[in-house]
Amino acid sequence: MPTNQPWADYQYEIYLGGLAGAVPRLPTDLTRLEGLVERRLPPGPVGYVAGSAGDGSTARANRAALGRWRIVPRILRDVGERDLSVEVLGRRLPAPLALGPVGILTILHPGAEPAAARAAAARGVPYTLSSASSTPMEEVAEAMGDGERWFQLYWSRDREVTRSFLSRARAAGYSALFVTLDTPMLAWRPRDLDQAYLPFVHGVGTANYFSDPAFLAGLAKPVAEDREAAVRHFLGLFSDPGRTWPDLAFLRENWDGPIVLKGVLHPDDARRAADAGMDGVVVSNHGGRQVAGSVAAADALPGVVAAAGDRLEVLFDSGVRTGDDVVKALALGARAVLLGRPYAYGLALDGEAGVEHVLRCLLAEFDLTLALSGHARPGSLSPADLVREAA
Ligand SMILES: Cc1cc2nc3c(=O)[nH]c(=O)nc-3n(C[C@H](O)[C@H](O)[C@H](O)COP(=O)(O)O)c2cc1C
Ligand SMILES: O=C(O)C(=O)c1ccccc1
Repeated sequence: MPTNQPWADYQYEIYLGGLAGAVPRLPTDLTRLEGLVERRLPPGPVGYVAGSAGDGSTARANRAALGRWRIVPRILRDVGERDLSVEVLGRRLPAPLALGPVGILTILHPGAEPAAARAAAARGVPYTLSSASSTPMEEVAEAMGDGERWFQLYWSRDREVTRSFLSRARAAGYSALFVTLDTPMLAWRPRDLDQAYLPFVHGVGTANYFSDPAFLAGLAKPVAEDREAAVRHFLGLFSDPGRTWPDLAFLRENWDGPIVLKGVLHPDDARRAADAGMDGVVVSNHGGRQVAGSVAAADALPGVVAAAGDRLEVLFDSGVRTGDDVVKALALGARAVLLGRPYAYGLALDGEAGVEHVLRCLLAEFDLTLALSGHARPGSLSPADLVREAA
């Protein structure tokens, strides 16, 4: 069914391809990507990306919580012309979606972060670069041209390294800062532990550090001469579990753009974020990779949205796989969602083209689900569009 909507046109493009006998290289049901990655990638990287904390139940709970909400479609409301755009952190985005920070992409595909960033830029979708990327932030910025980019901070024990990261990120055109606060240390992750697999130990995911003057100043010898010492130094200053609320003043002083706290699940933490002058929060349990047994992200969303009021923008991640997941998160009050594992899987399976496929599928499915539910804009969604499935 042809439409004049740029997002849903992927649907038509795929069907037209069928005339020439072509089918998509990857599944269009993005929940199927994980199974493919499990079969095709080496066990270390697969365990790292697909694995979670503890017995994995939190990652499953994220999916189940989204699944318990059901959309109640409305009919006979003009949905012929849709506008998916939303205002996020002072910018107009073409759709309520961004790629979230996923570190160390080189273990999944040699194209790594530049490939993912280019795919995002090609679709006008913001890309969030992890502090723990396998490519220096300046190189990623260059790969994506004018594309909207955000920088995710792992808040180092070393103030000078943090200060340096912030000034480099600003100079390289990253417009917003996402400070991840649910990972002051890595959780107990049995899939990685059972394989004794941690990418850092092999010196990947350290590109921003090994290219940083403040970091390098702390080394006795150049990285090339003593890589092991450099990795040890990195592991020692990577994060700081001693940080508390007053420390946020340091970030405010050293970053003049929007600041978003990632990993907020409690309404009181949202209120404190607003009191501290933050601009937004990401409701997230890190895809179930941090607190085993954590509340599902979607179950925490309404409480945080209520606490945020109009003082904070609320973004959402953890468990988003389909267009209807995006509709549900927006109906529950999120301004936009961050995509995590699905784009990493797309990259692992087909590089930059795989990330573009994932983005196009998700956006097309979102557009169609929104329209078929009776909405022409994300802003008209509300909790009244959902019902909770009976237990
Ligand atoms: C392999 C992997 C690496 C990640 N690295 C980071 C990171 O460097 N910084 C960060 O804030 N979040 C990181 N995350 C968490 C994501 O940003 C996001 O919160 C999570 O993937 C959402 O859950 P989902 O993938 O199940 O949707 C990572 C997630 C995965 C799967
Ligand atoms: O693995 C993760 O979930 C993660 O956030 C991370 C932490 C340190 C480095 C790279 C990624």
